Amino acid sequence: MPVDRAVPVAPRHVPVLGHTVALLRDPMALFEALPALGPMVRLQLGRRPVYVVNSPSLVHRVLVTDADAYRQGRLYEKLVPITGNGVAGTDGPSHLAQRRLAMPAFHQARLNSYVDPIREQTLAMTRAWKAGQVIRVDRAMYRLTCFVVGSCLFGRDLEERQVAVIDRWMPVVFQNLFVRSLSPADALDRLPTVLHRRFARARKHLRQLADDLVQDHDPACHGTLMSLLVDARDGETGRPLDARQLTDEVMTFLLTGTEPVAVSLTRLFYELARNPAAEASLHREIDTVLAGRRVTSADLPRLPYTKRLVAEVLRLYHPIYLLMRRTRQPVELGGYRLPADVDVLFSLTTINRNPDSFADPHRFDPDRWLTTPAPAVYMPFGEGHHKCLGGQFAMTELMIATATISAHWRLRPAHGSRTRTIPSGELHPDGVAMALEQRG
Ligand code: HEM
Repeated sequence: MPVDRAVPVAPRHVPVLGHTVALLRDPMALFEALPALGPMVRLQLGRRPVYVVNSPSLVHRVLVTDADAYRQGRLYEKLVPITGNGVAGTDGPSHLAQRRLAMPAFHQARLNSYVDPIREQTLAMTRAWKAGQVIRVDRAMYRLTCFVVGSCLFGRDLEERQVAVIDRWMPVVFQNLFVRSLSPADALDRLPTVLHRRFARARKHLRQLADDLVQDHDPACHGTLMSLLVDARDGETGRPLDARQLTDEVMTFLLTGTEPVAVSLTRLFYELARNPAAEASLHREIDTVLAGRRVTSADLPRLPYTKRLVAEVLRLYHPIYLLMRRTRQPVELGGYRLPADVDVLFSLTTINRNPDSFADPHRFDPDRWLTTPAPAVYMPFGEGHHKCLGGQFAMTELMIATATISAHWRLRPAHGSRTRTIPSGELHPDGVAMALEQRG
């Protein structure tokens, strides 16, 4: 008798492929239907069971209380061709050492020093804008986050051609990641499909770029994430990180530092256009606090509405909608016994839309954060050993970019434009065409 016999199985599975078809067709519809079936639901990817955790307290157990019983799961295995042994995909003592190495780049004093470059990169983007022009906001925000990572974390201005490589190939990685993590068999990754051939090309171009960034690092530049990595020495042998490890780490930060912020900024401006009251509150705050001058790090605590707005975007449209772990050993979770070596999956997007945690959860309401103290269930940057290293950096970037853009611009959906959310490793708004209106 299988040990997981009692975990309810989600509907919409078909012979042989299980839930793969439903997941690839409309993942959000499937995930959003699962909490009604119970705190734990089983999906079948071919012959492989995957346990979806729907309750915030059980996610907390997986990530924090019982974290040692889990390791990174299939999602991260599928990232290995891109990020290799980088910090996001490792476990145990080496993972801890990799985190410690990068942490100084995200201390408060460093975060404050990132405010000016974030603002200046945002101004460089908006300087080229013209009233009435229609732009692809998703692509513009993607490029912005590339330039920000370049100047803040790598201490250099990325070249246009380098940003073009990230912009062209990173979305291919995320799309593939989604398909590969949910495919019924690993062997399918080796089929010569168009998707897989593009993944191989994305890998080649992106790793080459990360490698070039390491090679071109200016040794006179200190205090950046890049210099922390390049200057690191092993405590016992005195050896630096080898070239491959450096590329793995730089690749990891290129991947984690761009896409989720770009997706969140895109959502934020899309939601502002649909919520005039929220937009008016934001403009009022920015006009009062900044009164026409440029935003600085000292302004961050004076922009509480901007912060609530960002928090609400990350709640309702969390960019990373599926995360995974794998059991190291048999575990008990939510009253069920799971065997060793099975994948456990959870979606922060559906967790954040749980009506037990958030009243009227589908309503976009930044002011819910006025009366609702952030409950323990709200974990936009994860929890435990693998908690986001760049969480505060992301908050700073989202707030500074929002304030800088909104001080002078309002974005409106372009006439006849059709935005869709595409199945990708992230909840990915695609084709967001918006018209630029100058304010004031
Ligand atoms: C809105 C933006 C962001 C969101 C919502 C976000 C969210 C997350 C989450 C939920 C995790 C945990 C994944 C897990 O437990 O499996 C994570 C990990 C990570 N994030 Fe972020 N992140 C964001 C931006 C950033 C930025 C800007 C950086 C770097 C500059 C970054 C670097 C990382 C790294 C390196 C990890 C892996 C940490 C580890 O495994 O020890 N993230 N992020």
